[in-house]
Amino acid sequence: MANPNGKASITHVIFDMDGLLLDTEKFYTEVQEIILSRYNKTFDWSLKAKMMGKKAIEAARVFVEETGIGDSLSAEDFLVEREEMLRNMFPTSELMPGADRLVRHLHENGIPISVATGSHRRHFELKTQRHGELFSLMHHIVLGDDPEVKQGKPSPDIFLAAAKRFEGVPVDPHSILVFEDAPSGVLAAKNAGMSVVMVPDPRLDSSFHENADQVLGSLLDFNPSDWGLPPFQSAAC
Ligand SMILES: O=P(O)(O)OC[C@H](O)CO
Ligand SMILES: [Mg+2]
Repeated sequence: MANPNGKASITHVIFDMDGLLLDTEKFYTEVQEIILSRYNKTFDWSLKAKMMGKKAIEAARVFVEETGIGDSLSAEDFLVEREEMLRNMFPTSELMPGADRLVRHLHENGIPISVATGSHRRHFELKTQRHGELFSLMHHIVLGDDPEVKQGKPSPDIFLAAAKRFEGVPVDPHSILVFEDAPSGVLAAKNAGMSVVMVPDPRLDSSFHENADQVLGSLLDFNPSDWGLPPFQSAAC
């Protein structure tokens, strides 16, 4: 069913995590820049676009292949190399603007919410160390190393697994709204038959916006009424 504004009427919401709820994409960017500089190469946003949102090993393969360093550094060794740096950065993770307000608003209004992140358990724990209370409002959380997630985004696996775990009768994918920052994540949600609000980094090429149903500069700009969801009671500050 559609709203008068032509958008699907939403009953359930699934959030991406890295770069959407948490400002963690910058850590991956920084570490990748450091590693590439050793090979006298630079990291750019066309490569970033191909990596973000994916499972670690899938993103690592893209990294070594696209940069041409695969003969010197395997995808597996790249993951080992970046691990120590990331482990020190992740506990400092901060929320993206508007994430706290939107999650609390949906929870307070009884909209079932969940998280579907390509991040695996160990990294998830580090990233959410300071945000346990907010993440406890999620009905469930599906991680990249979940056995049901055979393939990472853009495969629909993770969003279909998240949809199945809501309580009650099976939820029609058309009633689910996904929030994503990554091109692969937007595609994964569309492949799962869901609607997607994309909140991309401004450095991402705008050609990646076209698969999303709505593109916002920030979660602060989200208007729940566009999707038949309860409106905010006060303006964002
Ligand atoms: O954007 P997410 O939450 O699916 O995370 C994916 C990787 O961990 C980072 O790109
Ligand atoms: Mg993301």
